[in-house]
Amino acid sequence: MTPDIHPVLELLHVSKTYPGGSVKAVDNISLSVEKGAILALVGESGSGKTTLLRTIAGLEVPDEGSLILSGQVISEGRKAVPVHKRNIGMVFQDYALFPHMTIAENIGFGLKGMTQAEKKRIIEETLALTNLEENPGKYPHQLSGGQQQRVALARALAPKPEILLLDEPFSNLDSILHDRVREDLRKIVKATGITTILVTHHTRDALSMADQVAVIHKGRLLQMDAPRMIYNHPVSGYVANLFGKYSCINCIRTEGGMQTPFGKMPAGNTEISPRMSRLFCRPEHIIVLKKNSPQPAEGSVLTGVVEAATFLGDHVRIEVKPENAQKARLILHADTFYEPGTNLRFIIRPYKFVDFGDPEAE
Ligand SMILES: Nc1ncnc2c1ncn2[C@@H]1O[C@H](COP(=O)(O)OP(=O)(O)OP(=O)(O)O)[C@@H](O)[C@H]1O
Repeated sequence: MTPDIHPVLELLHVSKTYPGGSVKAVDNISLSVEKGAILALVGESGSGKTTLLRTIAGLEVPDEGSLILSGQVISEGRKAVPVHKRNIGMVFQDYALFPHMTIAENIGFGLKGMTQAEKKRIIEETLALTNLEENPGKYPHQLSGGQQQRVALARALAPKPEILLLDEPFSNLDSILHDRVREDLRKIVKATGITTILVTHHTRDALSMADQVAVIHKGRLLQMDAPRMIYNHPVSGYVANLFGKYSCINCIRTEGGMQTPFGKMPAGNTEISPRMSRLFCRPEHIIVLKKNSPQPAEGSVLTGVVEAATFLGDHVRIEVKPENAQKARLILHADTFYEPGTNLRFIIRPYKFVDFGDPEAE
C-alpha cells in the first residue's frame, strides 16, 4: 500500500494587492505542502514572500483565491477564518517574546483549555525538545539571540500547530551562530513532524534546510521543487542565477546531441526540444582531466584554453574559452591553479540543454 501522503496546506490562485499598491504583491500563486515537509519561500527583497506567509497566517486577507488547511477552507475570496482560529504557529523575525514573562511562561502562553499538570508536562517536553531545560526561570533579556529564537520556536510549537511559519529565522543571528541554528532548527521541526514554511532570502539556507523550495519573483511563483532540482534543473536564467554561478553556452543541434564551442555533447536520454539552444551547468560539474589521463568511460572530453584563474581558498575559479572561438566562456571550480594560456581537457557531468540564457536579458 502506498503511504497516505496528502497536502496539509493548499493555495489556489491566491493574489493580493495592498491598498494603494499598483502591482500585485502576490500574483496568482497556487501550491501545496505535504504533511511534515519543510517548504522555503525564497526571493529577493520585495518579491512578496512575507506577504504570502502573512496571508497563510491570516494576518493579510487575499483579494482572490482560496487557502485550504487540512481539508478545511480557511480563506476564500475576501472571506477568511481569523488568525486565532487557524491552528498555525508563527515565529516572527524579531521573535516578539513577552519581556515580562519567564521562558516557561512564554512557552506556556498559547496552551489553553488544559489542566495545570498537562500544561506543565507540555512546557517541560518543549523545553527539552528545544534544549532550553537549564533556563526556564530566566527572562528573554537574559538570553543570547540564538536562545531567544529557540524560546520563540518553543512557544510556537507547544500548542502543536498544524503548520509552523517562520519569518526570516536567521536574519538576527551572526554568521557563526547561523549554520548551527539552521541545523538545530531542522532537527527540532523534523522531530515534531510539524509541517513548516519559512521565508528566507538566503538561498543556501533554503537549499540546506527545506524539502521543497518555492522561488518567488515579483509576486509570482517561478518554480517549486526539491533543492537539488532547483539547483541543477532551474527553469530559467533568473532561478539559475539566484542559486549561484553557472555557465550557459550556445550550442548547435547535431545528430544525437549538440555541438558546443568546446566539443560535441550527446543528448543521452534527454529529448532536445527545438527551443533548447544552450548547455547549462554549475561550475563544480566541470571536471578537469589530469594530463595524459585516459578517456573516461562516460562523458565526452571537451577542450579549451584557460583565460583567467582566481584563487578562492577552497577552490580556484577558472574561466575557460574555446580554442578557436572567442565568444563562449565556461566557469569552473578546480583544485589546481592553471596559468592563463594552459590547454585543458574536461568533462561536464551533469549538464542540461535549456532554452534560457543570461538572466539580464530576460
Ligand atoms: N503593508 C504594506 N503596504 C503596502 N505595500 C506593501 C506592504 N507590505 C509590503 N508591501 C509591498 O508588497 C510587495 C511585496 O512585499 P513583501 O514584504 O511581501 O516582500 P518580501 O519578499 O517579503 O521582501 P523582504 O525580503 O524585503 O521582506 C513589495 O512591493 C512591498 O513594497
